[in-house]
Amino acid sequence: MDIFQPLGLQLSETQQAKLHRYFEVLVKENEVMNLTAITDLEGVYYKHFYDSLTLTKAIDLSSVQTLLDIGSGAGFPGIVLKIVFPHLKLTIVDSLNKRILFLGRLVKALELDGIELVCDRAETYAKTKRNYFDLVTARAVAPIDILDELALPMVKVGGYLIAMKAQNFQVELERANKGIHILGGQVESIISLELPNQLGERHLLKIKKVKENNQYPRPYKDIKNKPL
Ligand SMILES: C[S@@+](CC[C@H](N)C(=O)[O-])C[C@H]1O[C@@H](n2cnc3c(N)ncnc32)[C@H](O)[C@@H]1O
Repeated sequence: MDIFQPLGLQLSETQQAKLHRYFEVLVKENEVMNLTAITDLEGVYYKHFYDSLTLTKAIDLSSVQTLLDIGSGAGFPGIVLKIVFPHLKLTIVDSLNKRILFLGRLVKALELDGIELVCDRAETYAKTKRNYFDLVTARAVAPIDILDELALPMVKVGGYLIAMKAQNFQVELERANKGIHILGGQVESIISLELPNQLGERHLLKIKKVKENNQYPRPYKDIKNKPL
């Protein structure tokens, strides 16, 4: 399948086979646990796989070594990026144990290596991985004024947080501007694109970490009730 050509990506046969196996495992396990509302082939390929790979429009992943995907759920975007860029040292942190257990089975079925799966809340995990990752990603995890405090403390100076957003992100971003600054981040660019087949607009918020601030993150109730 060359549906990823608009992204400038040409997948090997092995990578294509892994994506198809991913689709099969996802749909099968979704019968007994809640992983995704999207289960048709086209939907999974465009709304999950293609959408995950739009990240390549925001950053050259060959220059990234350590990637953290926060709240990956059924593996988006982290596992898809790992299939296409196998050199990545991928860490996934998700607070829901059954999702992490699913990801363990998926990683085995796809024969992927170099992946660490962590069941924890990002704001707790951050205390052990300050200023550590080249890139932190998150799709559909939290509004930007909350996500910034979960994610930026774990980005190393010179690295990036890329938040994957659909429409109406502007209001969220306005609310988050001050916090991003406090956390040592700087919005470098916003990459906007359309999914094929008019499946909707996407915006990649690319935030660079320019300085450390090791006072954060706070406990979740403070992050949520009093965003920076
Ligand atoms: C709506 S799902 C999105 C999953 C996936 N990123 C996607 O786009 O399909 C949100 C996920 O984030 C996880 N999550 C929410 N808050 C979190 C936190 N503070 N730390 C770690 N995981 C979190 C949830 O357990 C859930 O799996």
